[in-house]
Amino acid sequence: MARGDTELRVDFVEGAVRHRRRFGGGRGQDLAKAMGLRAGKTPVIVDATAGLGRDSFLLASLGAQVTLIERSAKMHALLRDGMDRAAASEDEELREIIGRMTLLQGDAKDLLPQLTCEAILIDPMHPPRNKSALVKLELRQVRDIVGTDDDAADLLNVALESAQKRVVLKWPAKADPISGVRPCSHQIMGKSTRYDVFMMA
Ligand SMILES: C[S@@+](CC[C@H](N)C(=O)[O-])C[C@H]1O[C@@H](n2cnc3c(N)ncnc32)[C@H](O)[C@@H]1O
Repeated sequence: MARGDTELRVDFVEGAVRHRRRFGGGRGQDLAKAMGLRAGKTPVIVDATAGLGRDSFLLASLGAQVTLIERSAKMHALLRDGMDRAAASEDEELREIIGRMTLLQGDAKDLLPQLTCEAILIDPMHPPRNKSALVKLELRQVRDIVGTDDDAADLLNVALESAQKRVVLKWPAKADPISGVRPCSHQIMGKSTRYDVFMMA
């Protein structure tokens, strides 16, 4: 994703995303399970915090139709560029995956009520950690562009009104729940990341 030392770029053709697509573990991986993908079931998804598009790409590579929403104009432009290059690739499978992804620019709090979907993914910028030196360059670059997402609780509450089946919050494994939001239905716990799953009644 990062080219050279400093330039942030979205690349669905090579690097980490390609590796995860090939060796990531299919529908058995935590993100896919949290979003409700299983044998014979592929939900229609909105990724309300698109960022570098990695999670969306993974879900689309597993067959899901994904609408990506990104409010930062700069991140949106990086994503558009990465998606356009992948759509022009000679790799037919890659073109099919990109064909399942629809990118929108705007604040998901405004756009979600206008969309129909079964599952919504929310992955806000995480609270700063003490070990800031260990934060990956790429994450620091994204943070420099978008800052912190202080309205994550509002976004979650809008999502809970908008999804038909579930909302999933991707969050650091050891972080406190976001206050002002109802308790989740269950959690899928990974080493550094957890998924808080909110099922609709
Ligand atoms: C941690 S990044 C997401 C990373 C992403 N899951 C990935 O796989 O690359 C968070 C992104 O969500 C965006 N964002 C946060 N709140 C948003 C909102 N209310 N509407 C749209 N985008 C939002 C930020 O601008 C940022 O680019």
